[in-house]
Amino acid sequence: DLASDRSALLALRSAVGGRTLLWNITETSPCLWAGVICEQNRVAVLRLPGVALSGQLPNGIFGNLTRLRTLSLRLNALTGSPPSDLAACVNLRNLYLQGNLFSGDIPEFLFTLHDLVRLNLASNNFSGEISSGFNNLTRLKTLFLESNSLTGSIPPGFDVPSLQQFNVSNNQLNGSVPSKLQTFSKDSFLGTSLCGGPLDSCPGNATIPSAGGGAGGGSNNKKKLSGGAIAGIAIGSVLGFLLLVAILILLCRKKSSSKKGSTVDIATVKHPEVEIPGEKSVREVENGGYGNGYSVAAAAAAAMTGTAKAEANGGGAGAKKLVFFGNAARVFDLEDLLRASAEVLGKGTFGTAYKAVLEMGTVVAVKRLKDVTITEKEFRDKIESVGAMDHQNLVPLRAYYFSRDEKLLVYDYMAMGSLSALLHGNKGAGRTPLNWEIRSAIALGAARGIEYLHSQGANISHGNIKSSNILLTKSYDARVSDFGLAHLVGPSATPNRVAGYRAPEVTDPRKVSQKADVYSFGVLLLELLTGKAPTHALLNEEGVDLPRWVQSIVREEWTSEVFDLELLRYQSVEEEMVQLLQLAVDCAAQYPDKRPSMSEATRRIEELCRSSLREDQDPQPDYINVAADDVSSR
Ligand SMILES: Nc1ncnc2c1ncn2[C@@H]1O[C@H](COP(=O)(O)OP(=O)(O)OP(=O)(O)O)[C@@H](O)[C@H]1O
Repeated sequence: DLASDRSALLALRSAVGGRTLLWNITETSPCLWAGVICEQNRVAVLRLPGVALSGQLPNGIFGNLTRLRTLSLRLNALTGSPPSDLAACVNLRNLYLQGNLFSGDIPEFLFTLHDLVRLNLASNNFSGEISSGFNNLTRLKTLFLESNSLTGSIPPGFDVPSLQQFNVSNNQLNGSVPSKLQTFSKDSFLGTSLCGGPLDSCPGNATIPSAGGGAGGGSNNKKKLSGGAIAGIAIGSVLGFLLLVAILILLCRKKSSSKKGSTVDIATVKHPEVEIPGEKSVREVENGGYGNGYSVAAAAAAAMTGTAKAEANGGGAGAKKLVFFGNAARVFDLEDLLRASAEVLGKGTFGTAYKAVLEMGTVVAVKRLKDVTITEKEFRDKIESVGAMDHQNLVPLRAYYFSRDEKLLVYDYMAMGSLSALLHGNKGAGRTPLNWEIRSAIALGAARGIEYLHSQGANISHGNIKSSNILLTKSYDARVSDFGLAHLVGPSATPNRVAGYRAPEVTDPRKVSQKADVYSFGVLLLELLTGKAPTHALLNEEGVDLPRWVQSIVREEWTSEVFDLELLRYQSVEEEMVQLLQLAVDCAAQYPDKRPSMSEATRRIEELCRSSLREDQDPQPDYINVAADDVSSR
């Protein structure tokens, strides 16, 4: 019961001490002590990272903490073997012992903890071999064993079925990487003598030696290429050459087609705001024979060379202008825009977005709106107020164009694309991992942008907050886009895709309150923390009902289960991650009154960003940044 949990914690304190005297024990309930979380009146989580615990953990402590689900003792100076009575903690899911001075074999009792999901023994002095006992841990997703003194080879039958994260770098391991581990990248095996899989092939295997790698290979005949290999290389070279030629031809074609486009002579156009008949132009762009992508605007310009050009000069009856917001921004005109080379960025609820590179090098994003049902006057009034919005966390709307058949919006181009693409797009190698610093800064930027929108009036909301509308600059600054558009389009453009973000009380997608924006922002935060995309319920697509999923896990005290694996590497900020998770859950509350305002949400994110900054300066940094010497000098 709780009393025996309490005495176990006191026994722990007297056995391994602590830099600060752990806990204010005048509080009788251990559930109120720092680092302790209870569940159903038992200790379920014990987190004591970096508090200078030292010496050996005796048996007789953890045997009592039988309800423990998470134990974190990382970044201390604990020695000896982890106590075997930890085996009594059969509910243990997360065990973080990295960054200590533990030694001896990897304890066998670990293999009986069948609920283990995350196990981190990195940066200790564990020795001996890696056993296939890990195969028993069918739920294990994370196994970190790097920077120990492990020897021998990994058993060929090593097969932990749920494993998603694995690292054995910096150990004296040799032999070949077992087949089930070959899906992990090189990074998982650096600083070892392992071979095969993602690493250099093992000596004795009949493969082509890599350049310079022959030296250690020994006998001469190994360096000789087999007939098959020679044939392979020959065929490969020919194919490569053909591909190169094909690319060159394509490039030349593209050049000449954009030349065609530039026959629209800018010198004949005197006005800074070019007038053209609205009916021509970008329509041909999309349907034109130039394919989906390159030089779409060039196609439009080409289409204009005949009648349109004449009309452009004369200014036809239906003449329309590109209207700019602000003064300084008028650096290009519609002609430039149509002549720009463009590519499709994606289709959204309100139309298609293009990236357009103007001749003078300016890059803009152009959105072609569809289904605009309001009158021209209404449109101009509404878009003027959108263009007047000015905040560093909003994507600036630079200009617009309105004619009967075309409605274009011109925005600054955001080089890093959308948060959605960043989170769910290419997860392959070479991608910058989204660490806590970037994610929390994105959360803050997005919050500030939305807060600004809300500050413009009690009934002004964004109406379509989601990760594809959070765009990122080169330096990963977050900018909110697509604001104010929900009011421009007709009901036919009901955004299905928004379903996972939509607050339960919203029935009309054009009537989204500020509190409903807060809900969507909450879902966005959950997405940022979990790396999971919310469901597109109406489309019956894959995904999860993020708020419900997270709530069920948080209720079960599985908190660290929810975080994106990429984030779990930054455990020194777990506290802040949990705070942001709490905010996300608060924002996604079912009842609007229970949700915080956007400015309160912003304040809370500012506060937790400040405290993770403070932790950065803490003399106990994250274990991955700690040199082994640092740890052992304590
Ligand atoms: N200013 C911009 N800079 C860079 N990329 C952009 C810009 N605006 C939009 N995009 C990209 O174009 C794609 C399509 O955008 P668009 O806003 O039309 O649709 P969406 O955001 O997917 O959906 P919705 O229209 O419902 O907001 C987005 O995924 C986004 O990455």
